[in-house]
Amino acid sequence: MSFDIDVKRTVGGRSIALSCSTESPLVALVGPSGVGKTSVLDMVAGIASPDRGRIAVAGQTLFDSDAGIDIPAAQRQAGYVFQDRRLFPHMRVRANLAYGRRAATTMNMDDVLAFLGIGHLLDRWPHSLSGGEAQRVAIGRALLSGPRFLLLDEPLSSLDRDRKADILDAIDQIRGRSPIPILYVTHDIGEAERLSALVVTMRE
Ligand SMILES: Nc1ncnc2c1ncn2[C@@H]1O[C@H](COP(=O)(O)OP(=O)(O)OP(=O)(O)O)[C@@H](O)[C@H]1O
Repeated sequence: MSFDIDVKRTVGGRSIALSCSTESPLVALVGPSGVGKTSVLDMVAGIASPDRGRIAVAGQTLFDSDAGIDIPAAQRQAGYVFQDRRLFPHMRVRANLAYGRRAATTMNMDDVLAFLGIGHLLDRWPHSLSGGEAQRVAIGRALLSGPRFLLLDEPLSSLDRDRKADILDAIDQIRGRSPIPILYVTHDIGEAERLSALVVTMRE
């Protein structure tokens, strides 16, 4: 099972729930704004706790309220690419990529630089990057951290059509090189279809 998730959480008076058990290595989470997609990624990453439920990824239980299991975020080894990218502004791209890097990853630095096309950006500061460049650096940093799974929160938001195509190609490349499960939040069902993802719809 790549993702086995059954969680409930109330945030700001709103009830967020998701139930999804699948073998699919790529799951696209879709649904209206505010339904709780980012909250689900936060729960899988371990930076928010469900009120109750169970989360297992790639066969490992990360959270189980009945069994009293709640693996700390740092031990879950999520490669999380946030909606707002969140590069460290005081570090050049090289240092951003090196942050949290683990030696034993399926992809080394040269691999990641080449297939994401970011080698020429190493000495740049985050504020000087375009949206698409910053997004590719954020994805590269997540990959180099040796993740057991990837959480991508609307990685194509605010990019133009060409840059969107670049990032979709990059995600295809990741899937070809590394078998880790990917949970991908999007508003655009067309993106999910382009990636042949299993689509899971969250409803209010
Ligand atoms: N810290 C918080 N305090 C109060 N309410 C919050 C907080 N964080 C999120 N919420 C609320 O929880 C709900 C789910 O938010 P979330 O960001 O998970 O939704 P989303 O589906 O990812 O939305 P979008 O598609 O707009 O990014 C929203 O109603 C939001 O206002």
